[in-house]
Amino acid sequence: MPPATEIAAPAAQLSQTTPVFSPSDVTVVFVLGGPGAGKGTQCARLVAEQGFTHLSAGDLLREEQNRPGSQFGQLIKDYIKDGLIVPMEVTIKLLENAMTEALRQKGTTKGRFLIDGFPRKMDQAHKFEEAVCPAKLVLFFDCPEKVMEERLLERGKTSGRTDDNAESIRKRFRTFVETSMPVVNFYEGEGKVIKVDATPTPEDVFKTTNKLLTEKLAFPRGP
Ligand SMILES: Nc1ncnc2c1ncn2[C@@H]1O[C@H](COP(=O)(O)OP(=O)(O)O)[C@@H](O)[C@H]1O
Ligand SMILES: O=c1ccn([C@@H]2O[C@H](COP(=O)(O)OP(=O)(O)O)[C@@H](O)[C@H]2O)c(=O)[nH]1
Repeated sequence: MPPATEIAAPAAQLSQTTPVFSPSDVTVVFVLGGPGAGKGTQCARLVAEQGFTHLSAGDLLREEQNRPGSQFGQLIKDYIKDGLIVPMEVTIKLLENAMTEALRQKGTTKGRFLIDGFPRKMDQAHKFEEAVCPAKLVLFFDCPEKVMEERLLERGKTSGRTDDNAESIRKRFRTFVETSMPVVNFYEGEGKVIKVDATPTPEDVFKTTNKLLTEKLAFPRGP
């Protein structure tokens, strides 16, 4: 079981990067959906098509878990295996650092980001918007659990992920329904959600996503 105590100090040991961007210079699109809905697959396509920078919160956590000397390695490992949400201070700092680094590498202060698999809990959503920047839109990939389960078990044959097994998948589904769907519903209420049926082929899901996202970015309140 993960430790019961939450992290008090805001990820003090994470390498600090001074933000180089102001909230008004960046466009952030959150990408949500259950485990295995196809978020990562679609983000990769959107990067190629629309020039977004793709940041997966799960990938950043796994990187931090494997970083030699990380204070959070074991904690992240335990949370991920149990399908629980890592305390937000860690994830938000990792995302902010990664955004800063991506802009620095491109030599610019303006950019468009797909933040994949985040926020998964209401407190993360509020904190990110307050500390980093507001989200412009939320892409929500809607997929039945049966389909996601099949995809994850298939992915588990080669992913090497400790959470792509039947027991962790069950826990992740539970966390998604109880903790992450309220985030989708909150943004739905704000009129920011683009809901896409994630069950067709990756190509067809992409066509729909690309079209809706392009329209919404041009006309946020609808054409
Ligand atoms: N539309 C789709 N149809 C069938 N398989 C898919 C589809 N989208 C993704 N997959 C596969 O399902 C698995 C989960 O997709 P992934 O993009 O990793 O999901 P997520 O990032 O939401 O966990 C991967 O093995 C991927 O190749
Ligand atoms: O903001 C986040 C994103 C991910 N995770 C953890 O990372 C795991 C894997 O998330 P990822 O998005 O990589 O994969 P998915 O579950 O969507 O396939 C989750 O179950 C959580 O334990 C987290 O704690 N906070």
